[in-house]
Amino acid sequence: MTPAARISAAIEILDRIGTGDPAEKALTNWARAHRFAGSKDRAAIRDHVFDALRCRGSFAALGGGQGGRALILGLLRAQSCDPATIFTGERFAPEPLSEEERAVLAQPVPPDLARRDWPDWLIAPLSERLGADFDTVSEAMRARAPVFVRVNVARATRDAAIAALAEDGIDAVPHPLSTTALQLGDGARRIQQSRAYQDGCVELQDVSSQAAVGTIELAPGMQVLDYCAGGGGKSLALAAACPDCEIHAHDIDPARMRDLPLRAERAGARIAICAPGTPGAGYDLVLVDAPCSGSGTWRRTPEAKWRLTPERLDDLVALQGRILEEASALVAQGGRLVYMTCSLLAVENEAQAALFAARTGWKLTFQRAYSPVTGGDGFFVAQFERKA
Ligand SMILES: C[S@@+](CC[C@H](N)C(=O)[O-])C[C@H]1O[C@@H](n2cnc3c(N)ncnc32)[C@H](O)[C@@H]1O
Repeated sequence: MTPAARISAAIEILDRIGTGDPAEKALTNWARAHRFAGSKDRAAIRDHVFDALRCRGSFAALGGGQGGRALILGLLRAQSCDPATIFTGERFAPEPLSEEERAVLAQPVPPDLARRDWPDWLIAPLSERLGADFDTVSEAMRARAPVFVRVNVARATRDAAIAALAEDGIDAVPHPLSTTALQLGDGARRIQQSRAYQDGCVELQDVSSQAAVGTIELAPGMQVLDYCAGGGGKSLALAAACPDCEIHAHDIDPARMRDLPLRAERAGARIAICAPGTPGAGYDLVLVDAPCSGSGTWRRTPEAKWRLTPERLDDLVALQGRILEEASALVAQGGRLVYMTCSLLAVENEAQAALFAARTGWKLTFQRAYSPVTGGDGFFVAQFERKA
């Protein structure tokens, strides 16, 4: 496909998303209906679509509207690419620019572009929480997220993993935020086909998430419950950090843990899967990786940014409080409770942790927040012990 044909495809897909289709579904449906498109075409189209969703507010301002065509005009303008060279109307290229579009493109660049890429109602809470980092984080959240893997230290050293990835043409360098993290460069898109991945030497996991797991002290023999295990990213990281801990994974929705046995086998990890609603009790450590806004990961899932509403956020905050209480009842005397989110919002993080400590017999002993300023996603970890 020509660059212009890929742009036409991205416009069509963005229009589908604009009518309410989830991005992944719109991309898959487009690929099914256009089997001639190769993997490089699909990857390029996907990048255009996700770039446009990530910067929907600023591209709409630059391109003059929320439709696929306007968003792509905004994208091209942001990249200093003359849209007239793409919008030619030639075979498979988008129709030539209208007078109206030309007039929009001739206007001066609107101010505060990065701010427009947050939902309006979140600008105040985010700028309050992030303070001096707000502008840096806002800018970082408009770009594609870096790809990180966690070296499965139970299987390989960091140097051995770097060498194994290099054999498959994937560049990887250590990241200072976590001793287990590698940031991938060229070849990152092939990670799941690489031998290092298939042999369980590396797992995809954001560096902030790895760093947060790294703050948890573990000891052989400990009984650990990952209460909201989902796909099992934290269970796997805990098992790699302490192979002699007993890791139990639980989720209210067992379908979310479907791939965990396979992932655990690949990693050589022992993880016991609990049936929903029967997580057991008396654990030395219970981890709550809570359902949240996901605002720290919006670079990866940009459409979620525009779907979050104040009401949905309130519901999530209430749910997090309830889950913390449920999970705290499963901790043995003298044990610890750990709370995590991939959120940038105080209401889900510091405020949630403080509220939980204030209304229960638990003491907040540690908390740390991460943001793209340190390279990874927005993330938060808090640890609690029972008050004496
Ligand atoms: C942020 S995701 C977990 C991600 C996962 N820990 C990982 O590392 O891949 C939150 C999970 O909490 C689960 N969940 C929601 N409500 C729950 C509840 N009341 N009890 C247990 N799990 C719950 C969801 O099904 C979802 O899988």
